Amino acid sequence: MTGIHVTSEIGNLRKVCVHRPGDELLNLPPDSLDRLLFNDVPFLDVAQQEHDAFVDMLRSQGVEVLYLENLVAETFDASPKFRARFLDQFIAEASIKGDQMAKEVRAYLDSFEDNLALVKKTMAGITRSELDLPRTYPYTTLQDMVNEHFNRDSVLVVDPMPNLCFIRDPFACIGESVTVNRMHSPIRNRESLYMEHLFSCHPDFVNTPQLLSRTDPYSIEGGDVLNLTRKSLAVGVSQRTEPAAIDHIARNVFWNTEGSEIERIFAFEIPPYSEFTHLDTVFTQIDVDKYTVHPAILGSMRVYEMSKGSRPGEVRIKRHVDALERILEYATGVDGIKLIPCGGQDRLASVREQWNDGTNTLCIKPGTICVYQRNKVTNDLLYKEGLELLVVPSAELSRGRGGPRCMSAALQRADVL
Ligand SMILES: NC(=[NH2+])NCCC[C@H](N)C(=O)O
Repeated sequence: MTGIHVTSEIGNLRKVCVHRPGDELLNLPPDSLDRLLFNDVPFLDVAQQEHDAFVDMLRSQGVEVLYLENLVAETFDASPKFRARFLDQFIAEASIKGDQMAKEVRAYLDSFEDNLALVKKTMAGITRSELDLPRTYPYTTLQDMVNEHFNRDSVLVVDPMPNLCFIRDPFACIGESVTVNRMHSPIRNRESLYMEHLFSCHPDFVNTPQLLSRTDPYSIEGGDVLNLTRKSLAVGVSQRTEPAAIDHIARNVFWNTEGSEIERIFAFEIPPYSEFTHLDTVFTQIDVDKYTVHPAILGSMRVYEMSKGSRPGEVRIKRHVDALERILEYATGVDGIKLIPCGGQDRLASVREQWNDGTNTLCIKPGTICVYQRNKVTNDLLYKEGLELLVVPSAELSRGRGGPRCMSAALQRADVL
């Protein structure tokens, strides 16, 4: 089955898209980690083994797993035009300093015969030593001249995309539609180029309705989008997602998308600090009536309920201030919602395991969730609450500050509520 179908966070997971971490994790200068939004320099071999274990676990649960890099390479194999168009845009957005340098990078990428290797190269970043630079140029720009004389030690010519394995963020699936996201920071925004490309030319995705595209002028990231039920959607108003992006989605969902079942969108305000990057670092759903939660968010929250207005194009907005469980009960129609705090009552365990994405779980089916092995206190609690745990290794994967949910983009799930 092709296409997108996601109306919940918990219905039997049928199809996901992932990205296996690649050489981008070798192109991480420690002094650029802040800029690259990555927190450490993982050991690539082990990160790959762990990622393979994650994929094996998904497959053992009957989930079809697609690799982003393969999908993009398939489009290049199908048409040299698609390859050329992607590379044009890739170069335009790669922040390469100097026209001549951009031409060198383009020539280098054009020289790849194998399309999969090419796609992986665009993700990995390019260092100066990979390019066969002539000794002197007929310089046409000052920038190229400065590159030659002063930038010899600036190793990266094109930045890597180390966060691409957190594939949840560059796009989001909502019902049968998607958002292809303008991401908050320019450093991550290049990631959604791949999705823009797939949704414009891969035969399995080309007909998907888009609620928002990366040319829209406000940022949003998929970690902020949670499909609560067929009729209710939750979106975080966060460091990464601007309220105007949610206005845009609401207008499209309520007025311009045929067959959309969503009647209410709940915009959850979360603090704009890096500790709360996305809604899915704050809570994730693990069963019909259970959620894991970052304890720092307990207490009352401000949530805006958006619904279709009566005049054409109008969206109605109502504000709620209440405890998270009450709001979730109201939004999903499920009573007796239970929140399971990351790390339980132990404050130190809680901050430690929150740092390692103890709240960012991936639900495979109601009550069965994938968790990182290292979050032992939280996992123990979840086990005692009756959850079935699919535990995956996480020594290296966790170093970029993303968990099982953000490492997967659910493309198809069974309906639940
Ligand atoms: N959906 C998520 N929780 N994504 C986490 C992404 C972490 C990544 N290092 C970033 O800052 O963007």
